Amino acid sequence: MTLDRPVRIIGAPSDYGANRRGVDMGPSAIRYAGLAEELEAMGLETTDEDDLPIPRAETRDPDVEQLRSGNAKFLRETREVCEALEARVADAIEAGMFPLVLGGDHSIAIGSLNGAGKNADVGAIWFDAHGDFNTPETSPSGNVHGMPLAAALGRGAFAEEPWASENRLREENVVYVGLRSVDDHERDAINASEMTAFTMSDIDERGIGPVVEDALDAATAGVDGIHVSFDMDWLDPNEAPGVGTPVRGGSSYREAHSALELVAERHASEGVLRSMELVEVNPILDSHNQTADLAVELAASALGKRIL
Ligand SMILES: NC(=[NH2+])NCCC[C@H](N)C(=O)O
Ligand SMILES: [Mn+2]
Ligand SMILES: [Mn+2]
Repeated sequence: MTLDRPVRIIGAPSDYGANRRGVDMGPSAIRYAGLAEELEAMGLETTDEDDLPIPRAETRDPDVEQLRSGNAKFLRETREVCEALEARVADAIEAGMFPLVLGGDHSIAIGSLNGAGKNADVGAIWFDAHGDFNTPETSPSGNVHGMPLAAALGRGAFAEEPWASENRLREENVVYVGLRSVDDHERDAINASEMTAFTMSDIDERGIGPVVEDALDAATAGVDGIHVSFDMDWLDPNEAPGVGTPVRGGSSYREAHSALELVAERHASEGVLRSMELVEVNPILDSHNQTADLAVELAASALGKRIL
């Protein structure tokens, strides 16, 4: 049941897209929590590349770049990071490996999605408290980690090259699971889009199993594979305190394992997984590396670890 290909860990310690420092230490914290050791213990061949080289934010000018009418901080830097990440993800897939990307804030998903969707039609499952579907025109914060899905789908100011580059991410195969914090403009944009959105209320009513099965059906229909984007703030802050934008009422520890076990099972039967990322771990805000430990456990479940 474990994943059918070697794993390549790719660290993307960017915090250009977040309001708070600290997520740049996410890859270190997740490695320290024993990610590679855990995957190897599962029998997975695992390589761990050097992190992407990312200059510290203090050495750069946030330069609220006026892209059309909007605002977004560190856009130029974010674009550089995401172009480099796109190449790494695409290379890993081409080499027959499974890219497991460690953030960093969620803006790095632009690179992951562009890489995963480079030569294939792809869907995505977005486990997140947030919609991350703002554009520079609608963002209340100017933080690009609230915009990666809009960027990868070429919305608003991101219609300009090379944000969505040539990715073949299909909007109708993008699926949210567990949304609970959405800005007003974002709500309108999500409702008007072709994406599918399951909120925490859907999980309350139906249970995690049926929701994730439906999400997998919608994400995988007619595509070559899917990218799983996992924002640690999807979990309740009691479980995952080490995140920059915590929101009450998130998924439980068991729901998170269960969701990712279902992803692994679908992969075992249909070979759907193409790439995954774990983002928004902020060790400064964490308690004894609890959130990074949890990220390791959840990666293992997604890649096929079982209790028995
Ligand atoms: N990846 C995240 N943690 N995103 C939080 C986004 C928060 C808010 N919606 C914003 O756009 O600023
Ligand atoms: Mn997010
Ligand atoms: Mn989030």
